[in-house]
Amino acid sequence: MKTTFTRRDVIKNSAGLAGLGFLGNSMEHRFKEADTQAGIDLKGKVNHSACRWCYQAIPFEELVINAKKIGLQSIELTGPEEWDILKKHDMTAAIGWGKYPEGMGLTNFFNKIKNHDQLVAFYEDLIPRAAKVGVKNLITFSGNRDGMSDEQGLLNCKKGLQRIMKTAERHDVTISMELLNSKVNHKDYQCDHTEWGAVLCEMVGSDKFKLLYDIYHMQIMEGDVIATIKKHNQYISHYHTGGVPGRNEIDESQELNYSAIIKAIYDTGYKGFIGQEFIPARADKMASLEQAVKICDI
Ligand SMILES: O=C(O)C(=O)CO
Repeated sequence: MKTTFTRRDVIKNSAGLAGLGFLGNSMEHRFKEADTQAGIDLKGKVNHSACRWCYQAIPFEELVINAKKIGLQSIELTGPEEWDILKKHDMTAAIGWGKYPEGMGLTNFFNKIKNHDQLVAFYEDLIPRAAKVGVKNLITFSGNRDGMSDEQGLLNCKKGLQRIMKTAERHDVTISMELLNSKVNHKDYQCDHTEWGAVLCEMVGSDKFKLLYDIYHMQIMEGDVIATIKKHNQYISHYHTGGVPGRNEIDESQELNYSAIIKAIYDTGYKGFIGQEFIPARADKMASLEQAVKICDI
């Protein structure tokens, strides 16, 4: 994507709106800001995003500004307060979240019936807030098995998720369950295989329920990344990256060929974002992020 654009480009593209007197002072100010961005030359096919939690030492607004300069359009796994800051910089959150009900999170979520009332209330509140600022995707989790069979997990998740699907559909917001590895990072997590997630998508039966395919996590659990993406892409709404092993930079120091994987993803017709979720091991974290963006910019 061309990340530097001139004031003339902007004015040309906004000519109709300008004619309607739509261009207020704050817009004018933002266009000036855009003129002064450094930017890197990207190809325009891939929508680039990064996860906030991998850059926690960097103050949020500073991260947003610097990420925009290297071609990102989104800082994700962010919530409503951060969405306002993103909007101020004409950025978005490719996938959002919020403050989960007490005691809930990745290990304890939709596969437990006792959580459903609180989770339904949580998403009923968050979905319209996301829609209002143009955040089109919200993350969700299965929770850990805790002795539960995979069949029972499917039934329980289906029951809870179906309660929020009408709201998701009405607001055009996708709810995406993340596939995570249960071998290294998230022992006992239930949504740890693509097939299980695909069956859940069929059971929920709404095109607003999909999977977040985390390439790092699924390489650990299943391998066969490109074939799996080709087979199941209709159920996938978002992708995360990370070097295997170690979850660090996605460069030649690890085993996956990210350029080939991203090409395969976009060959499926995918129009969404690639969310960088590696933990930078090198001191210059933004240089690592810029390198990852270039690797994925097919
Ligand atoms: O916590 C993790 O490991 C995740 O991938 C969250 O997105």
